[in-house]
Amino acid sequence: MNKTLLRLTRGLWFWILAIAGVSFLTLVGTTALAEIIAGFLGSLFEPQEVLSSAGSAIRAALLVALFTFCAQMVKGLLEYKTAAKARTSMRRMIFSKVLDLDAGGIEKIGPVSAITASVDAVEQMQMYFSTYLPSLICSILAPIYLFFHLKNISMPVALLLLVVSLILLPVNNLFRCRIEEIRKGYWKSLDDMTGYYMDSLRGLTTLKLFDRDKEHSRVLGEKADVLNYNINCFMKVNFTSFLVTEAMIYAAVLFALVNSAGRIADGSMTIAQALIVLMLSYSYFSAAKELMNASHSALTAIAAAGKVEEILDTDTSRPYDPSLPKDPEQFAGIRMDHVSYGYEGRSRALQDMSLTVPKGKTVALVGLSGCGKSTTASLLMRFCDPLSGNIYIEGNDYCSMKPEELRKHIAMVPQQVNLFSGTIRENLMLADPDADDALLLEALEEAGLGSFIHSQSKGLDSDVGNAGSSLSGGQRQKMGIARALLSRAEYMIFDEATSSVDPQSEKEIWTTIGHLAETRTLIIISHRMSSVQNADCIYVLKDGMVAQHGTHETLMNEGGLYKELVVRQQAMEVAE
Ligand SMILES: Nc1ncnc2c1ncn2[C@@H]1O[C@H](COP(=O)(O)OP(=O)(O)OP(=O)(O)O)[C@@H](O)[C@H]1O
Repeated sequence: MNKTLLRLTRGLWFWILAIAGVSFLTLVGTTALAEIIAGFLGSLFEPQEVLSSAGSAIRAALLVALFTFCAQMVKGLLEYKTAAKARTSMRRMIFSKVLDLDAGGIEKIGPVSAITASVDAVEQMQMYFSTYLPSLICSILAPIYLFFHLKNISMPVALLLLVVSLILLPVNNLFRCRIEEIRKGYWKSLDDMTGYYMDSLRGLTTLKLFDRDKEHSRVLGEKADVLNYNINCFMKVNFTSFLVTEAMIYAAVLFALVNSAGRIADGSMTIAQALIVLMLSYSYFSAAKELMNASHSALTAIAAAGKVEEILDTDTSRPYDPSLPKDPEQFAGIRMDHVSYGYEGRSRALQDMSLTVPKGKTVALVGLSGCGKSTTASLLMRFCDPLSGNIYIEGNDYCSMKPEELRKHIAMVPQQVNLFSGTIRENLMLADPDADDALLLEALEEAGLGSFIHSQSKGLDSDVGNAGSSLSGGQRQKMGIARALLSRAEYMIFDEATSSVDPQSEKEIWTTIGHLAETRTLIIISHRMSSVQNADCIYVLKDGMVAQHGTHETLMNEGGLYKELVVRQQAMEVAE
C-alpha cells in the first residue's frame, strides 16, 4: 500500500472499523428483513397460517426496516466524518510540507503540482478511507456471514455464491491494474493542461501583445484532447470491467434460481426457503459491488496519493550541525570559501567561488546574464546549500545555523517583491509580528515611503489590493525594503531590486539604498553599472566564477570584462 495512505490510515482505523461495523449491521438487518418477508410470502401458500403470521411479520419487518434505516443514516454520518478527518489530516500534511520548502524545493515540485495535490488529490483520497477500506472489510465478512445463513438451505448455492463473490475481487483487481496505468496518464495530462492554462492566463497580456493567444489556445486544445483521450480509455476499461463482473454475478444468481426451482419441484425446498435464497443471493454481492465502485475511487486515490507522496517525500531537511568548525580566518562579515553549486541536471552554475563581504561595507555583484549572481544570492540566503565549499557569517559556518536563525542576520529584497492581499500593516508585520506603529512608520520612512503613507487616509490600514495591485511597482519594491528593514538584519541583499520600476522610482530606491549603506552591510546585484560604482568592492562574475574584483577605479584601470560592461552600458545610455 502507498506510504501516504498507510500513514493516514493509521490515524483513521477507529472510524474505518466503525463504518465497516455499521455496514455489517445493515447487512444483518437486510438479511433479517429478507427472512421475515420470505417467511410471510411463503405462508401465503398455506392459508391457515396467513392471518396469525401477518401481524407479527409486519411488526417485525417494520422494526427491522427502522433499524436498517438508522444504521444507514449512522453509516452516512460516519463516512462524512471520516472523509472530513482524512481531508483535514492530508491538507495539514501537505501544507506543512509545502511551507517547509525553500524556494528551490517549490521549484522542484512545481507550484501546479502543489495546488493539484492539495485540492484535487485530497478530494480523491478521502473516498479511500470513507468508502473503500470499510467496503473491503465488509466484502470479506458479508459473503461468509451469508454463507452460514444459506448453507442449511442449499449448500451448493451457498458455496457457489461464496466462491463467486470472493473471486470477483481478484478479477476486478486485474482491471484495476490497467486502470491504474491509465490514471497515471490522466494525472500527467491534467497537470500538463492545468500548468499550461495557468501560464497562459498569467501571461495573457503578453500573448495578446505578440498575437500569440490563438496559438496558445490551439496548444491548450491539443492538451485538452490528450486529457479527453485518457478519460475515454479509462471509461472503456471501466465499462468492460463492469460488464465482466455483472455477468459473473448474474450467472451465479441464475444458478441459484434454477437450483431452487428444481428443488421446489422435487419437494426438497419450500417456497419460503427458495425466496430466502433468491433475496440473499443478490445480497452476497452487494458488499463486493460497493467495493468495486469504491475501488475506482481507490485507484484514483492511490494515483493521487502517489502525487502527494512526491511532495511529502521532498527532502526539506537542511544540513545542520552546530558543532561545525568555525571560520579559520575569523572573518568579520560573510565569506564564501571555494563554493560550487549546480542545479539538478545542469552544469555548474557556480564554480569554486570565493568572495568576502566585510561587515559595514557595500559589495556589488555584476556580470552578464546567467553568470551566477542570483545563484550567489540564493546561497547567501540559504535557499540552497553549496555542493562543495563553505560559507561563513561572522566566523560561523552557515550549516551550523538553521536557515530561520541565519535569516535573522541576512535579508533580501528580490526583483519582484511579493505582497499579499491585506493592509500595509499586515504585509509589513510578516517581517516582525511584534512591531508597533512607530516601528512600522519608521521602516516605511527609511524605505522612502514616508510621504506616501502620510497621504493615505487609512495610513497603515490602507489596503494594498490583490497581490499589492493598488501599489505602483516602485512602491511595492519599497515595501520590500521596509520589510527587510523590519527584520533588523545586519546584512541586506538587493537582487536587481530596481529592474521592474520606472526611472523616477529607480532613482528614489537608489537614494534609499545609498542611505542604508551608511548603517548596514549591503550586497547589491545590479545590471546598471552606474549604480554600483560607489561600492567598496565589486565582484565581476563570469560563467559562475569570479573574473575580477576591486573598486570601480581599480577595475577601470585594470580593463577587462568590468570595463567592457561599463563602456557598453554608457554607449547604450547615450544611444537612448
Ligand atoms: N532554477 C534553475 N534551474 C536550473 N538552472 C538554473 C536555475 N536558475 C538558474 N539556473 C542556471 O544557473 C546559471 C546561473 O543563473 P543565475 O540566475 O544565477 O544568473 P544571473 O547572473 O543571476 O542571471 P540574470 O542576470 O539573468 O538574472 C544560469 O546558467 C541559469 O540558466
